[in-house]
Amino acid sequence: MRKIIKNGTIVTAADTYQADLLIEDEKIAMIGQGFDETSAEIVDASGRYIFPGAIDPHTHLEMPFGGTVSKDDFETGTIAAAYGGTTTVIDFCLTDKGKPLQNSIDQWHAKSQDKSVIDYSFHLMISEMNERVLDQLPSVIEDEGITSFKVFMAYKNVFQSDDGTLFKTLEQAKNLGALVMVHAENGDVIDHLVKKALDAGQTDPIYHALTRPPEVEGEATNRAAELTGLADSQLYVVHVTCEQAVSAIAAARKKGYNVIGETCPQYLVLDQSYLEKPDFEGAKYVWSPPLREKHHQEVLWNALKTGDLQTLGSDQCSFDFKGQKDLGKDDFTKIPNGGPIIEDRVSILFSEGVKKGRISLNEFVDITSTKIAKTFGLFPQKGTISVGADADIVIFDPDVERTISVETSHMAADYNPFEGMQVTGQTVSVLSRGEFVIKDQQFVGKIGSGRYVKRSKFGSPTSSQEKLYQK
Ligand SMILES: NC(=O)NCCC(=O)O
Ligand SMILES: [Zn+2]
Ligand SMILES: [Zn+2]
Repeated sequence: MRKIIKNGTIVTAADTYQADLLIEDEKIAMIGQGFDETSAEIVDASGRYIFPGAIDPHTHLEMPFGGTVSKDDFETGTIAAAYGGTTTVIDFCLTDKGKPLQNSIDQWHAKSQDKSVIDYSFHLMISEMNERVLDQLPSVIEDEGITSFKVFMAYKNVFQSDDGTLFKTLEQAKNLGALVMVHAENGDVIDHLVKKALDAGQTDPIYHALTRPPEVEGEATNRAAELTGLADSQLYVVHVTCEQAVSAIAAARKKGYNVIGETCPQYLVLDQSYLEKPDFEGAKYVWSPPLREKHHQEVLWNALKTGDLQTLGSDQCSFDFKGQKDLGKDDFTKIPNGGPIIEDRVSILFSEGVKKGRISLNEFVDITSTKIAKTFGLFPQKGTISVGADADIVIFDPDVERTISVETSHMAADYNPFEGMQVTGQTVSVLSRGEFVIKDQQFVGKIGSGRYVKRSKFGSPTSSQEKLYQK
């Protein structure tokens, strides 16, 4: 059915203006005024902002990790994402050394296709780079539309790759038109510091942070950036947390290297002291890289403002406190790493960023949607409000004051790391390709209605919008 969203203020990465939106056949058909209202559903957005649907470039839904599986799957995770104003997620597909990449991709399709309520895509983990893997990459890119590869520089004996693998991946990505993503921490040094801590009987959650100091993130970020310059390739550094890593990215960008940085809301508003909460509550805040001392937060905010960091991901990887986080009750290395963030990512950036004057409204849209769409080959189908784009729309009330709580969250985990935080602004309604998923703060979507999105190559304009969807 045609829909007309009236009287709202449209906000894109470039402009803020009053206009109505006509939605037809999943797309934004017209932007203007005075549309024929016959047989159209009229949606009044007076006093509200209309944003392009936010895109979360960093999720781990139903991911096996740390001896368990992350709690939110593609159903609960994408419902929560939609409540928070996100209309597309890009999830990390894990791979196994020596096994066909397509097996892993098929596994990820199987767990998402009948569950996701919003559109979704995958990044692919690279754990080895050899002739066998090389032979498979063209089909990963051309057939699956997966144009971003993830290399872990940490999690020794689990996901960690060596520098040779990273460098070869950077070389191949340049040839193939893919973007290399890195989890940048020095896994070997962390492994050594962890062993020393355990030998000294230091088993509490805070030692998770103390054995992964900012220097190991800064060093790995610098190493990855230099290897990118050497390969003349392209790099996206996920979950940047600290001054050392921001400096490495800024220096690389100054040299003209194609290096992009992402941070996450948890690093902008929470700090290392949370890991010292009594009764093992610090485990709720164990993720990698860890929360930092407070002074790093202003560095991250400033980098979002200056453009040394370009995007905000959630790094959603939720675990229950009871039954999952407590696997590490006697040993912090056994606490599953990650937290429930997907629902609050956009609100926190709006409230702490726009409302507190740290970033502009247009920068907020750029950081949560447009820049992500451009970086990951989704633009202009997604990431903006323009004629012909998918009608992925967020209707947002900028004035509502509320308190974040697990009681009102839609994520599956049994706690919310932002519990008690006051925020201003609330997603009211969300449309995915023209259909309401959230209407007046109620879920009205259909389980499995989200579509897998094939993405275009790094740096190339989208040639055909239709091509992006799976047949
Ligand atoms: N970040 C985290 O602790 N868990 C998810 C996996 C990763 O991104 O490293
Ligand atoms: Zn990571
Ligand atoms: Zn992650």
